[in-house]
Amino acid sequence: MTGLRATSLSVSYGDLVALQPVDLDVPAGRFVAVTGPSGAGKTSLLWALAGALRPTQGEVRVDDVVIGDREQAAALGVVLVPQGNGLATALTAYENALVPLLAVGVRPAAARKRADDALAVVGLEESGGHLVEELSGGQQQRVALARAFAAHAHVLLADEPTSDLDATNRERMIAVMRAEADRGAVVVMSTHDPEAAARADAELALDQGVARWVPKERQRDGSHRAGPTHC
Ligand SMILES: Nc1ncnc2c1ncn2[C@@H]1O[C@H](COP(=O)(O)OP(=O)(O)OP(=O)(O)O)[C@@H](O)[C@H]1O
Repeated sequence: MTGLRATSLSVSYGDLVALQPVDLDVPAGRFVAVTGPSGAGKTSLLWALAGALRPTQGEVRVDDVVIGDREQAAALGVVLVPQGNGLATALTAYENALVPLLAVGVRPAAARKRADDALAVVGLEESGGHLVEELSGGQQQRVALARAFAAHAHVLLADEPTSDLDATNRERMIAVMRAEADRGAVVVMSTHDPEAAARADAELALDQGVARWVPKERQRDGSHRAGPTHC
């Protein structure tokens, strides 16, 4: 199977069960929204899928390879855009997109083009020379997405990537995530925004750590019911 698969994946912090065991099967080319109120377990799920958090139970596979840790997941093309962006504030927007590519051995000319293209795609081609701390919160969020788009992810996991954006930029970022899925990536985005979630192929709703697929036709009225483990 090509894509992302989680089997009986659960996350606990001590006695607190943040994510009840969940099965997921997201094929390459799909764009999934993970929704739910604050504290529902969205970040815990994304971090576990990214190999950044050791699950309490279960496993994650990328193209049938079991993920052991974040380094291995990254080597398989699993890119995480964390909440709060995770940008290097001492670097410019352009350097934030460029440096990770150079670090994994992309040739400098190709890396520069990918960084330029990614900043253009998020509408920040004029801001590449600015230090991250000189940018607004929304612009920083777009730089974090540009860095992920430049990486040409196999699996793109974005934790509330549009929370600081106006409607125009939200639409633009969602269109780029859709394009990432269309070129064959698995895209998983957590969001509080029902309009953003409605643009995905499928919605996985979390409530107190319990995950349910939301039938596509029900997404707009916000109602949930148990659904399949795949999308
Ligand atoms: N490092 C941690 N240690 C202990 N508890 C944690 C930790 N991280 C998260 N939690 C708890 O796990 C639960 C799920 O948190 P999580 O961050 O996954 O939710 P979320 O849906 O992403 O929330 P938000 O929308 O506010 O980001 C919450 O009850 C939270 O307090």
